[in-house]
Amino acid sequence: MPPKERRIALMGFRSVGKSSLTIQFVENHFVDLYDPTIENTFEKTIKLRGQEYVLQLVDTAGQDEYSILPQSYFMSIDGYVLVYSVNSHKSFDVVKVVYEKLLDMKGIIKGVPVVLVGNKCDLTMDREVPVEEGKKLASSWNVPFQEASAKENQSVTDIFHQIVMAIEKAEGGTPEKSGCTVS
Ligand SMILES: Nc1nc2c(ncn2[C@@H]2O[C@H](COP(=O)(O)OP(=O)(O)OP(=O)(O)O)[C@@H](O)[C@H]2O)c(=O)[nH]1
Repeated sequence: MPPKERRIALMGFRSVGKSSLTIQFVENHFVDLYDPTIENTFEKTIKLRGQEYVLQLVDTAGQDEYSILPQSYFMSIDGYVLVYSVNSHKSFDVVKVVYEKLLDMKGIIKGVPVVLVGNKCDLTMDREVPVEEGKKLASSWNVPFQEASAKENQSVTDIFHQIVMAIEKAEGGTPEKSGCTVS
């Protein structure tokens, strides 16, 4: 089977760890310093269930509730990783707004491939968003949910496997189970 190309955007509030998750996944290291992103695209080829995928990962500039999302975030993007950080309730609120905007722009209520990610789960002492809240939100959207830590490389690969599977599912191609921790 020829490789399938998939374009995936990471979106969410500033400083939630979109770049860190992407860099941990693509380059296997953690960047401690904070360097706000304008927009970067990374590429990684993975093999999942016998199929090769060439992933283009669009690491977007952080959004807030007032951001007007550029048209390029809707065109030619196959799936979205929506990220908040568990130590910021504000980022949790922003991810809800971003999701609503995506649905508005995509013009379909169901079937936008999304994975909801609560990053920085290593920051146990600073947690503001309980895991249950994340789970509840994801289940209200009917999408997979994953807490992760780019810093400790926890569940980072799972996130990208889950979004690839969600895209396959939306295209009617694949079984629901991904073998990853999906709530
Ligand atoms: N403790 C902890 N810190 C993290 C984690 N992920 C990212 N950070 C830190 O959080 C800060 C912001 O990370 P970035 O990856 O730049 O965040 P971003 O969402 O890409 O930020 P923007 O480019 O502004 O949208 C950096 O100082 C990272 O080192 C994590 O899992 N745990």
